[in-house]
Formats: sequence, structure tokens, C-alpha cells
Amino acid sequence: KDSPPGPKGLPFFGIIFEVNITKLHDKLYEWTQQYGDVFQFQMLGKKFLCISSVDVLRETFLQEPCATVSANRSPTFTGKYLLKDYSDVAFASPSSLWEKRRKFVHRLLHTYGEGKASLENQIVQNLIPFKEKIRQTSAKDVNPFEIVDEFILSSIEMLIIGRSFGKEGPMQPLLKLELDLVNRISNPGTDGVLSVFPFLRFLPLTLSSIYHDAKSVHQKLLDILEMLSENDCEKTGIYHYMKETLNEKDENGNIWFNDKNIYAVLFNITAGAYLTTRGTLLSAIHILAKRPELQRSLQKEVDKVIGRNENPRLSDRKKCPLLEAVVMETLRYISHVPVLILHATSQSTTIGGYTVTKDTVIIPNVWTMHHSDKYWDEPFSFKPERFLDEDGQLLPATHPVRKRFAAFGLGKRSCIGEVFAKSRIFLFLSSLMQMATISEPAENDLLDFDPRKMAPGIVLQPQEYKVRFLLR
Ligand code: HEM
Repeated sequence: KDSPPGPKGLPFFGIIFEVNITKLHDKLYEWTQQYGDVFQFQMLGKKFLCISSVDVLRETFLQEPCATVSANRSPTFTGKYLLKDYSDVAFASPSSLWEKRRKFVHRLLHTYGEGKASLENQIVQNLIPFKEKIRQTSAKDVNPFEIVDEFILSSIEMLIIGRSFGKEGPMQPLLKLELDLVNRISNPGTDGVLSVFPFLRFLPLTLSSIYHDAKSVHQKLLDILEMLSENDCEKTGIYHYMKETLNEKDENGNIWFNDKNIYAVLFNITAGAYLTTRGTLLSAIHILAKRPELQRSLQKEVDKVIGRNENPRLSDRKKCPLLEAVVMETLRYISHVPVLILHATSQSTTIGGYTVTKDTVIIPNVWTMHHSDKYWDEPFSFKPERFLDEDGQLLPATHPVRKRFAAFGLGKRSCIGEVFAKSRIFLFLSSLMQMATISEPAENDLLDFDPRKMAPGIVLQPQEYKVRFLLR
């Protein structure tokens, strides 16, 4: 049992010709049925270990010594070329400077995601144009993508610079463009090819223009931030705090936060905050449009806890277990970060009883885990009640069902934006349920949401659709 099973593939190329590299998770789902919960394969000279078992993943990411050994990141094109030689948090492997960076960014996000009443007020302010749009479009067929984008991008501006300039302002169009580009290039399959053949960035290919465009748009954004921070911006966004920390030294006299770190960390935060929350909200709206009964129950909960006219507050979240369960089930059902961000081993170790060599790329196969009938009854059905007890309360985090949920990753590399993301998702969905009912469009049939049809990317995205918002 020393070496895991898995598809053999060709010398050097491995399995590359057997998969659609933009939708790696589809093939991993199929191979799990064939080879089991832990299997390995080779692609372009790299060794991959795919983990589709919740128990093995928890053991690997949460128990020492494996937790530390498996916290590395594999070398990526995104990390090396887009993020200035791994100057970021998400694509860099651990080091003492990285640890300081991760803690710092985590603290900033936490303060801004939950602690600061001012951000809560600002997000509530961001909801005003959103509510206005819903009023204007009431009962008409509408594509909700623009409305959701505006809300998310405004809250990213708030987070970074302390205010939003709106949809027509200098930042939102750039952010949107940049983040669509990043999603395409950082997709693990696409990045996997580019990381082995980085010279492709010099050839006249679509991929290389995506890379160059993403870089130049990001630089433009930084130039705008610099200009704004010198002029008329309140000193409340995280950009200001990053600038204040610039060139600080650690106890050994090493600078732990420099210009390159600001550049790369802002890439992480904008992509982390936009792609994931956008995917969640747009999927939730589509899913709810097909479930009027569930909406009625959500509206009852929101009316009781928040009322019809009060703005929702973050403190209301704990009192809305059904809404929490709907968000959790949406995240499980769509699993839109299907293989997390790939990990790697910093030395040889044992995983699931197998010997795994140093520099093996670890694929946490959360897509398969979240859609396995071993763990979930009817995994391709949307059932928020799986996260509730018989009294309608959210199951505790220690409950076996909750332990199978890994949408934000686990352990040392888990998402540092979870609180910030959940806060925004709650404020958005509770406001929506307070004021409107989502209905199918009048024009044509809306098919039920199918996560298998989501568009590829490092974060899968829902296909466009139309709904109607009927004012209550
Ligand atoms: C629904 C929302 C979100 C989901 C589902 C999500 C999911 C994830 C996942 C799966 C990972 C990788 C875990 C791993 O590699 O083991 C991750 C990492 C990360 N996320 Fe999120 N995320 C969300 C929102 C956010 C937000 C709002 C931010 C920032 C504002 C953010 C920032 C980050 C960063 C910086 C990392 C890298 C952590 C590290 O490598 O140490 N995420 N997230």
C-alpha cells in the first residue's frame, strides 16, 4: 500500500491529453470513482496527489506533522509572474516573513469584516443603489449580474480605500476587467501548463495577452489608489494601513512588507473578494428563483429577526439559522473553488497510509467531496435543511455534517476572508429577502441551477440568466 493507485499517462506529459485542463475537477470526480479517495498521477513532469476523502483531508491539513508539511504551495505561473515572485499571501509557500504577512492581512480583513461598525454602515450604504435598482426593475425580466457586481465592487472599494466611487468611477471597471482576466489565467489547469512553459507568455497567444492585460490593469489600479490616497480619500481603507506598514522590519531586521507585497496582496484580496462572493450571490439568486416556498420561509425569518423596514445588522446573522444554512448549502452545492488553491509537500510524508514524496502537488478535491453520496444524501440536490437540527437551529461546527464542509479550506492555508465574505453575503441576501421575492422570468423558462454547468476558472462562475424581482 506504499504507492497510491492512479492513471498512468504518458512519459513526461502524463495525463494532460486525457483532461480538459480548464475543468480539471470534472475528471477528478470521475477518477475518484475509478481509483478511490486517494490517487496520484503525473502531468508535465510533476507528481499530483488527489485527496477526495474528508477524513484524509482533515488528517492531512489539521494534524501535525502533516499539517505543516502540506502547507506549501506548488510553483505556479500566477505566483511567479503575476504576483512578483510570490510576494503575496495566497500563492507563496510559508516562511517567517510570509507568516507575518498573512497574520497582518488576516487582521486587516477581520477588523474590516466584522469588528468595524463603520464598514457595516458602509455596506448598508452600498445596498442603497442595489435596492434602488431592484425597485426600478421590479417585475421586469432582468439579468442580475450587473446589480450584484456593483454591490460587490463597491464593498471592495470600501475595504481598500474607505469609499466607493460607484459603477462609473475610476476603479470598478478596472477591477472587473482585471478579475475576469485573473480568473482565467490562475485556473489550476491553465496555470499548470504555463508554469512548465512560461516562455508561452512571449508568444502571440490569447493566454499571453490575458497575462499582460491583467498586469497592466493592476498597475493602473495601483496608480489610481496612490493618487486617491494622496488626495481626497479618508484614511480608513486597508491600502492606507498597508502604506503605513511599508518597509517595517521584523525582529531580525528584515523588511517584511514592501512595495511588491502591496502589489501582490491587493491582487489576492480583490480576486478573493470578487470572484468568490460574486459566484455565491449569483448562484443563490438563481437557486432561490426556483424555490418560492424556501423564499417564503426565509422572508418569515428575516421579518421576525430584522423587521420589514430596519437595515440588517451583522449581529442579526446568528439569529437567522435558515439563511445561514442556505448560504452554506449554496457553497457546498456549487463548490466553486473546486480544488481550493493547490498545496504541495515541503518534505516526504505519509498521507492516507501512502508514502508521498517531497514537492508532490496536493489536490484537495473538495468538488468531489462535496458531491459524494458517501457523505451527502442526494449531493446534486439543494437541501439547506441538511445543516439544521430538528428545531431549525444551525448544527454546531463540531457536528459530523459541518465537518464535511470545506468550502473555505482547512487549517494553515484556510481562507482569511471568510468572515468578511459571510458578512457581505448575509447583508445582501437578508436585504433582498426583506424587500423582494425572486421570481422566474416572464420571457422564458429558467432551468434549475446545475453546478456542473458553471463556467471554468480558479473560481467557477454561474452562467448568465434572467429573473424578476417582485417587490413585497
Ligand atoms: C464565498 C467566499 C469565499 C470562499 C468560498 C473562499 C474560499 C477560499 C479557499 C477555498 C481558499 C484556499 C484554501 C486552501 O488553499 O487550502 C481561500 C484562500 C484565500 N482567500 Fe478566500 N474565499 C472567499 C472569500 C474571500 C475574501 C472575501 C477574501 C478577501 C477579502 C479572501 C481572501 C483569501 C486569501 C488571501 C486566501 C489565501 C490564504 C492562504 O493561502 O494562506 N477570500 N479562500
